Amino acid sequence: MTHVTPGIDSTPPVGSSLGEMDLDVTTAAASSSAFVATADFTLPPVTLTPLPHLADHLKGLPVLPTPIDRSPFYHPSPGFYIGPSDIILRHILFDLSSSESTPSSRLLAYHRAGPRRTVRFKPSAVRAAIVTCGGLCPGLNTVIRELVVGLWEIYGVRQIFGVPSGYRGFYSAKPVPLDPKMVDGWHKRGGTVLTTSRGGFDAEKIVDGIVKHGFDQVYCIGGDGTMRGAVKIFEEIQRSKLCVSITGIPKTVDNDIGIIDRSFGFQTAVEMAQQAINAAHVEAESAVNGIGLVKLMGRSTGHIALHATLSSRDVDCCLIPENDFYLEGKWGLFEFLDQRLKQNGHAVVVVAEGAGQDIIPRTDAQKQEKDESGNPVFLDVGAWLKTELKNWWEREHPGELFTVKYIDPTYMIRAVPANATDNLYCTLLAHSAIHGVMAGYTGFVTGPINGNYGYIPLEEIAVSKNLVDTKDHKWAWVRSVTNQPDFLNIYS
Ligand SMILES: Nc1ncnc2c1ncn2[C@@H]1O[C@H](COP(=O)(O)OP(=O)(O)OP(=O)(O)O)[C@@H](O)[C@H]1O
Ligand SMILES: O=P(O)(O)OC[C@H]1O[C@](O)(CO)[C@@H](O)[C@@H]1O
Ligand SMILES: [Mg+2]
Repeated sequence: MTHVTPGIDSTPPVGSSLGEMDLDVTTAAASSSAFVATADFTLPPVTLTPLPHLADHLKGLPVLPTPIDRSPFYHPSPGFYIGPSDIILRHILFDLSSSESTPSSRLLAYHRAGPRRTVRFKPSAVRAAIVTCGGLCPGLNTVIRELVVGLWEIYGVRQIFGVPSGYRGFYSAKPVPLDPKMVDGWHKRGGTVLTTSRGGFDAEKIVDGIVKHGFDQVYCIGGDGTMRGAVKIFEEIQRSKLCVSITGIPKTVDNDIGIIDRSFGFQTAVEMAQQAINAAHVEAESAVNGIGLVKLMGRSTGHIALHATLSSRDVDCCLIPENDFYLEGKWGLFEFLDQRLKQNGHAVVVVAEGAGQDIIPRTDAQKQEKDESGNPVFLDVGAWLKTELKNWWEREHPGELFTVKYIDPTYMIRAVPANATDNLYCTLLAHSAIHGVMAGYTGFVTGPINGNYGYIPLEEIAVSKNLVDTKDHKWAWVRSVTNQPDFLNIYS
């Protein structure tokens, strides 16, 4: 353990493993705080999460000055380089009056992302591989572009390859050489020019492919499954003591990866969803007893549905996988929509694709269905809901006019180029990943934590989940905007 005081550089000797550190942080309570008006309080010590480094299993790795210092165009200002004592706290909100929410033992921290003074790769010898896996997400091509341009321009790397068809491409496809000219306009294109796939994961074959092609830097862009795969590749690389640094760049339109603030492409998807909600609203408003029903992506999380609902304000009810709902009875969906139709003449329902899966009748075969990566295959909750709504209306209001317009913009919200905010985010992610890899870190993921970019061990990301917390303020906000039932089923 190394004890350092924040602000004082206590850089461990170069080449040593950058392991766990203790940082003691004591601070005074803000005088504006009503609860602790004048009292001092002490925050617990900080534990810095260790980050794997190539030097952990490869002795004698060279320590080279960063090529950034030799750039004729850019002269780093003091404080530009990030040192091993630069950290980001995982949690930043505490209730000092509650022993439960005030961390009693230690505060968790991560290394900050960014350029280091020294690198562990000779740029002219680097052979970098970039792969995209899993479903599409706005910004994939931007990340690829910025990895290529960043490696080329910032560090002078010249051998950069795209691996086609996802993980299987490492052992079944020919890598494609990439350069800045080739990728120049890619950030304006949806999808992934490299192509992607699900399934086909075989750690041994993939590592053999990495060795065969002489790759020493591997950039894996993908979602939770991709990160779990990257952990296995990382373990295999470590077992074989290869000089290969592997990093993950979390991609998921569902925003279901934990620890990081959000994943790239998510904001673009939320923005695209507005068009579908607007159309559903217009259709519903223009009908007699009209219901506009929109199904949005979200396999196990309702983040897109939730954010699209909050941004739109035209939504009467938002259904997400994290919050079970029911149709009939007191405070059920039908009763609620009946009231809304009486009040407003129309209603808009947004449903995440993973919502209600437990109440849709299905055969045993359907229960077993999985995609190539092992993800469960869902039934179409939107189509089912549309039928159920029609049956309910015919039962309860026979002969009265009623319309359900079902809009399923599934692939339209993810098969688009990233918006400006996501493009900027993708650029920062790509550059952060490059800086970490060039510095010799491996088995890590880069992402924003409380607004600043950090490096998180792949193992941690792979098991992390980001579900909508139906007990927090954001979900309470949805309920205050829509006034929808909580579906707790405690009223009968
Ligand atoms: N537990 C796992 N171990 C090893 N490889 C995995 C694992 N889970 C998934 N993979 C592999 O990772 C790749 C991508 O996985 P998946 O299709 O689940 O997409 P994802 O990365 O989760 O992205 P998204 O779900 O956002 O589209 C596939 O090649 C899959 O075989
Ligand atoms: O049809 P595909 O390409 O398998 O992807 C569908 C899934 O991918 C995601 O977009 C991301 O995981 C999910 O929301 C959706 O269930
Ligand atoms: Mg996934």
